[in-house]
Amino acid sequence: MIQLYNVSKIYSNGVKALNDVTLHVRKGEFVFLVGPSGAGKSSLIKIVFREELPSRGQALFSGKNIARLKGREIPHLRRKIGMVFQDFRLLPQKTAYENVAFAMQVVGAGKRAIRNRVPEVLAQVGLEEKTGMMPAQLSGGEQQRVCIARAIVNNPVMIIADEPTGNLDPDTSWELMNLFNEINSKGTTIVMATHAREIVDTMKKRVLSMTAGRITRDEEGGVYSNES
Ligand SMILES: Nc1ncnc2c1ncn2[C@@H]1O[C@H](COP(=O)(O)OP(=O)(O)OP(=O)(O)O)[C@@H](O)[C@H]1O
Repeated sequence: MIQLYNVSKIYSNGVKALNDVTLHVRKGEFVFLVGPSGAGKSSLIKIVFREELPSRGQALFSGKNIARLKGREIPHLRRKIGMVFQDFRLLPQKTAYENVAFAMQVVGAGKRAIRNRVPEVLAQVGLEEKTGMMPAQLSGGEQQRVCIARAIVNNPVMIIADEPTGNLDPDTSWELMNLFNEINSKGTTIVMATHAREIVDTMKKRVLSMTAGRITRDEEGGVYSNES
């Protein structure tokens, strides 16, 4: 699904955020991306979502070279990937329902499809009672559930989450991880950058560890860190 070959990313200020990264993520996997701040996790995610281009090497998504996608193919790529961020990024003037519906409107879905699908995904994330609430009226965990609903509403093949539990307490974080696990068990590939050591150590998923722009460890059933 994701294939990176010798990818380096050097920003215009000369910072080398990725250094010769080669990596494959297969369909259906659940992968944690760990490493200290500045290791290059977000840069890697941005290359897959085509927010940044590699300076060297090749990045493929479903066999297609991401850097070579034509203008109209970029929205197609982004539709196949649902993004979830640490800081939620909900539209503050729209309700939970409208935030999720908006993600369908921008890809041209019809009114009837939206009316059918939005309540379904909001129920899937456990928010059927809160569909009319504004983001400011929701707890952090509930806001992140809206974000997950928004990320899955167009049936993406992959979810990329960049520190999705970074602003949440441990109990709420675990509730969300259970939700991600459920989504993954239905076949959606998940790549998650995180600093949540306990979650990574408990879930026993594949762990990719980055240090200074390189993949320094790639372990099935891995832990956050081998140092105690
Ligand atoms: N747009 C940019 N321009 C210049 N340098 C950048 C840019 N984005 C990131 N960097 C630098 O690239 C390096 C890697 O940053 P990146 O955000 O990918 O790390 P990260 O592992 O995601 O960190 P964190 O865990 O703090 O989110 C850092 O040194 C950062 O300062």
